[in-house]
Amino acid sequence: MSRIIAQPLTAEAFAPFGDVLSVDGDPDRLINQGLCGRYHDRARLDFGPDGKAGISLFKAQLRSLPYTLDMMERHPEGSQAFLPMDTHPFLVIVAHDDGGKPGTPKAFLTHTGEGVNYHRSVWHGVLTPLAGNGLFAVVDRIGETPNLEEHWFDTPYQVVGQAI
Ligand SMILES: NC(=O)N[C@@H](O)C(=O)O
Ligand code: NI
Repeated sequence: MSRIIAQPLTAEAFAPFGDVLSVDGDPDRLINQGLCGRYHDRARLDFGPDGKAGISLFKAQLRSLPYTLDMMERHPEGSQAFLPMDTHPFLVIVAHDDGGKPGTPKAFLTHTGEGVNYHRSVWHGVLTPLAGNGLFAVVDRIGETPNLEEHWFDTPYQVVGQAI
């Protein structure tokens, strides 16, 4: 199995694939009499002409590293954001498109309290919590179509947390 080493998530490294939701740095504005920092409009949401925005809750089973990546998926009609409802990091796996299938996957570990927003049609692994309660708010497209394309690898990848 080919091995992928998960790297700490950064907005720069993730930019080709989506947005990182983080309270790193100063807020864009202070609100509520200065008692709350607003990190304003930090994700490019996209639900297409026929969809609408939805908020769902996902309760996912915890996984562990090393993690066997045998499938990636994408949503051709909209973006998908995962916002953890606890403070534990989770595993984020993305890939560029390579002729209609995922290229070599890249794996990231989020920092405490970070979320991600996958842009439309970006290949990603399914929600993969590694600790905590596995509870996430998910903002994505609600519509009549499946909006889901899956690719199963002939040979799975092994995602590890560090060089071993
Ligand atoms: N299919 C679904 O709702 N979840 C996946 O899209 C996922 O990214 O976890
Ligand atoms: Ni998805």
